[in-house]
Amino acid sequence: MRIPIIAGNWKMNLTIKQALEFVDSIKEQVSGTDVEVLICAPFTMLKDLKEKTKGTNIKIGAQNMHFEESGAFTGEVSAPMLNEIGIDYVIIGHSERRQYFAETDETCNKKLIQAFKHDITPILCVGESEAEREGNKTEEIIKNQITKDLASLNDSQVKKLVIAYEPIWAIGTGKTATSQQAQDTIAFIRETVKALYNEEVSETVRIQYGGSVKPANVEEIMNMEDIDGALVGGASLKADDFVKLVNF
Ligand SMILES: O=C[C@H](O)COP(=O)(O)O
Repeated sequence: MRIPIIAGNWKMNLTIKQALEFVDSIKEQVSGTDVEVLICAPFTMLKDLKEKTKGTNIKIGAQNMHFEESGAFTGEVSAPMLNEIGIDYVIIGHSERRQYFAETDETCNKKLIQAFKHDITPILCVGESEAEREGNKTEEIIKNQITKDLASLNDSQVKKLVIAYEPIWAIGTGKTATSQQAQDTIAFIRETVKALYNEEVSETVRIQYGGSVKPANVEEIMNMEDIDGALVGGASLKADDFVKLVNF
């Protein structure tokens, strides 16, 4: 059985003080849930958040990392650095990184390999633009991303992987994919994983939906057969909303 995962992606928001207050205000209220609870925060606050969430069911993730162990990569953070502070998850290939920071399928693939090497669970983001959806290119784009990003990963790695389907046109726009659109594309991702690996792998990998998820639509999305959670931006910054999302 796949355990759903509700993850907040705080993006470039909040100070350490605000982040710690946030955790204080939600930790009791999210403690009774059956879903996995994750907050992906900016690098500066990861260590403090790890300490703050000790003994709770809240896991902490990063939003990016480099694919090399160490070296002359000014401004970057490595997997061993994240591992050293006990980081559980890392988002790889978010569309904002692909769009603004020249992330490619090739770098995503290297990052996935590196994350697994250091026992950090990657959340791989894939998704199509509005023009691609309108041009009926969604499945072609997604299949291409999944095939390239997962290259050389083995069955047991892909079983541990989390994939987030995030249609770019639904991110931060208030335009949510309908639950049926999200279900259809996520079922297609599962089919793609099955074709690349096998049924056991495709039935084990967790696939989230992301894009304008909020308390008002989370239950409908989570009730879809193939959807195993949500990757939430805006609504994850409001403590009350995050609590509602986790307890949908
Ligand atoms: O990683 C989260 C996604 O980019 C969704 O962001 P959003 O919930 O603000 O639309």
